[in-house]
Amino acid sequence: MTDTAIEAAGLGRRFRRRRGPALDGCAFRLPAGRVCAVTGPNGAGKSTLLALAAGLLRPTEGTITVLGTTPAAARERLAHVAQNKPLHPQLTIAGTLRLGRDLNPRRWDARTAERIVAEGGLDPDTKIRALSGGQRTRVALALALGKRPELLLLDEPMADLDPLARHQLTATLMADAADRGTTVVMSSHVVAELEGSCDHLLLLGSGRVRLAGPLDDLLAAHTLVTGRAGDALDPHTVVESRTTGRQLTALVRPAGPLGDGLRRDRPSLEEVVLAHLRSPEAPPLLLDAREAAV
Ligand SMILES: Nc1ncnc2c1ncn2[C@@H]1O[C@H](COP(=O)(O)OP(=O)(O)OP(=O)(O)O)[C@@H](O)[C@H]1O
Repeated sequence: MTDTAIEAAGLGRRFRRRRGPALDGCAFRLPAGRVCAVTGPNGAGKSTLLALAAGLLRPTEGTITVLGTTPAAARERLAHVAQNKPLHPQLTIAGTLRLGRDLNPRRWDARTAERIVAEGGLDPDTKIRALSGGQRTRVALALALGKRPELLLLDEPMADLDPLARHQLTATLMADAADRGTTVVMSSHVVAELEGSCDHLLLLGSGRVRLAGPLDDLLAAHTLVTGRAGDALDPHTVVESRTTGRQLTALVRPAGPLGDGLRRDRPSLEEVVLAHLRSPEAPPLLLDAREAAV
């Protein structure tokens, strides 16, 4: 058993009909047993990264190691729920779960899969093609968790769920991760929701890693400062600064004690992520979890 769920080094992926790389020079290490959020703007490379980890795509540069081996060799031990939730439309829900059992005879957890379906009030005899988008998501998650994966890769899993289903399925995912030590990697645009459910973050922008590391350490590395226009922010790393009238507000990574005239606040995850999205030129912060844990 490895303590690393995913490790990428110089990871890149190009597509034939795309000018620049979709992913470029990505390097990060995600420890096992974490719940990791992958976020970033549209087209940042989130789905590409998850597909590379799932072994559905191959890197064109660099390497990606999953559960200590290649994604192809780890396929039995991982589950991937793609953004479009591919399921067989002509099968019933019960038939879909039977297929899950037949494809994963040694690992299948029928109780968990059936419970997730039942919690959504779904009749197992309903055909997949008759389900709404959110109901289909529930079946896709039941299928993925029924596989008892060591690594669960979820591409925007909550996007089409109503708030109650979102809340309940997030709780199910977190409980599963806590009970079994499953590593969960999920992409999402809803940053505010990630703060309560994730303990690790990967922020991608234009195919590159902008922020990577344990959530608490990333938050602790940033400070929101308020001061007077013209206040010097040297020698700190300024992620974003704005002047409104006579007031200066900035998100900085302090390089030492901050000046006396500046008010300091701890930023929320959303404030840190939004500041980085608005300032694509801000230097990346990649905290190797191995070092951060010491
Ligand atoms: N099969 C493909 N052929 C050509 N270009 C592709 C292909 N798949 C992805 N891309 C391009 O790679 C880039 C990254 O796409 P990707 O789907 O990984 O982004 P994303 O971060 O998941 O975006 P979103 O938030 O919109 O889902 C985009 O510019 C996209 O157009």
